[in-house]
Amino acid sequence: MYVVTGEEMHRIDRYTMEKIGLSEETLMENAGQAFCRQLFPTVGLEDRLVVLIGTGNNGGDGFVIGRILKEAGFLVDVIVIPREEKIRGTALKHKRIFENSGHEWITFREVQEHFEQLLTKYTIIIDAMLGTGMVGTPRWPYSDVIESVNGATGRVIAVDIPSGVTATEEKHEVGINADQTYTFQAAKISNFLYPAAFCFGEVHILDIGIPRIALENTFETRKLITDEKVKNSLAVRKQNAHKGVSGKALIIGGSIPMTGAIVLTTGACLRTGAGLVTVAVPDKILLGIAQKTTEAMFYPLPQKNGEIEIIPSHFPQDKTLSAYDGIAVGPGLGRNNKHNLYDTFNDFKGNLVIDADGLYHLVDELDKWRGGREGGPTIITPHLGEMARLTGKTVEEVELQRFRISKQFAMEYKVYLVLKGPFTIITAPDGRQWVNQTGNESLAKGGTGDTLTGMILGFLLQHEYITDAICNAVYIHGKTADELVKSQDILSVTASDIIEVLPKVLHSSRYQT
Ligand SMILES: NC(=O)C1=CN([C@@H]2O[C@H](COP(=O)(O)OP(=O)(O)OC[C@H]3O[C@@H](n4cnc5c(N)ncnc54)[C@H](OP(=O)(O)O)[C@@H]3O)[C@@H](O)[C@H]2O)[C@H](O)CC1
Ligand SMILES: [K+]
Repeated sequence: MYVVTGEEMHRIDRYTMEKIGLSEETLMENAGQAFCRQLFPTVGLEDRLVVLIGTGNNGGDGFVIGRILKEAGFLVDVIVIPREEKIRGTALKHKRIFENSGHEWITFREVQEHFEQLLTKYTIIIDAMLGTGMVGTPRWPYSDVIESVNGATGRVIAVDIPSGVTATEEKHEVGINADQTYTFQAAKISNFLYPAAFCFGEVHILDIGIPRIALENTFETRKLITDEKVKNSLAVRKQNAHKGVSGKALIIGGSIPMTGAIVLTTGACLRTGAGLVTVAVPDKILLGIAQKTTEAMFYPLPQKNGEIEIIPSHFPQDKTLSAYDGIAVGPGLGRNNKHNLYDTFNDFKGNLVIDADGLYHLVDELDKWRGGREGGPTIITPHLGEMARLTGKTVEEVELQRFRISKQFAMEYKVYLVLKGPFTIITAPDGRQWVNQTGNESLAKGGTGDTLTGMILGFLLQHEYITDAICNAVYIHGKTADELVKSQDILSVTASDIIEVLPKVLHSSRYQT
């Protein structure tokens, strides 16, 4: 499942038409047919339907949908919003097919005076006004129509994308608030960006017959993480494995005011397969943490200001960091002391995960990180606020352009970047991106990020491919929250609950049918 911008979708369409030879008329017919196949099981003969039609190909889809619904015997009105003569190209062809089939439509002008009143009679409103070709903000009369539809009581289904929302990372002012969006062939990027995401409602991605090669050949990959992908890529353990080959993790962090973070990271890391976990914390808090993490081993480190004084590159027993396969640094680390993360970890050959206060320290030495570290891969896991600090942008700017900003940063600093939030985005250093759809607002709580860090580290130790490990961790983490809210109030979920339910969710994800 791909995620595209409007411009990319047009490139894909062009490839399909010019290189493959499928015509736009066929694609439009397929789009209308696919839309109606999705709609039919949810609609009854008692429903009153209306299709609102615009000038472009989105409107063309509307004529196909109107025709199929009328042919099927449904009570459906078709209202053309712009002046009739503006309809052109393939949309005009399908308008003629609609008319030649003996069906009638009315103009918005005819009903403009009592439009809001008219809308009250429809139980289903199909929005085929503006699609991926809309530029800027909707002009009149669309602006008024959108407002009226948003005030109506009927179920609103958007064709491809809610009118008024662009398939870009631009801010939009006004858009249809759809109950459902039936989108064609690939998810549209704004579906994963707030506030636009609010407009989409429940989204169904419908196949309209565009061959896979057209998608693969025409844009840089941006994909959805699917149940299928996770199920097929979860790591398996060899029958003859032992703890020494199941991954040795080192987790560095913890401070007097924040003892819980590292406990959560450790718990999650153990629950996602780490063979041996060592926890490096300030000596003063070691005992308290040890009581909560039975299976871990410990390195007490000298403390200053209640935090680790300085992260050493030589650890007392194992001599060097190279005794570990993966390291996570940052949970509860604190910000009072200065740490040279780049110098400490540059040569480390395993996976290095930097989170939370680790990211705080990273900002001060970003110049050194440009181009990546020499020893091995680095994974960073910022939330919006941390990403804003890393890039010198505002939270609003990052939120609006989460894909573009992630990609720029990941490519420049050669890191795997996990931009957390609703629809977490994972970006590889080569710019490929994955979007996660699991999880819910119960995760908006302290400690859930620490849990994710532990899961990412745990999976990294098991997986051959870094992106699989990260995508699976993000997906399963979200899924735990989805599982928890089935029996627990959305306000009550805690990070500890996530660790508790994690084994069950991991098991069901592996064996889901
Ligand atoms: N994905 C596929 O393979 C297919 C998608 N289809 C559908 O086609 C649309 C995209 O079609 P397109 O014609 O490119 O775009 P629109 O339907 O959005 O219409 C663009 C026209 O709308 C007018 N416009 C542009 N901006 C505004 C604005 N701000 N306010 C008002 N009007 C605006 C403009 O027309 P004018 O006559 O006013 O100049 C644009 O030309 C896609 O979303 C799918 O639904 C196809 O069915 C084929 C397969
Ligand atoms: K639309």
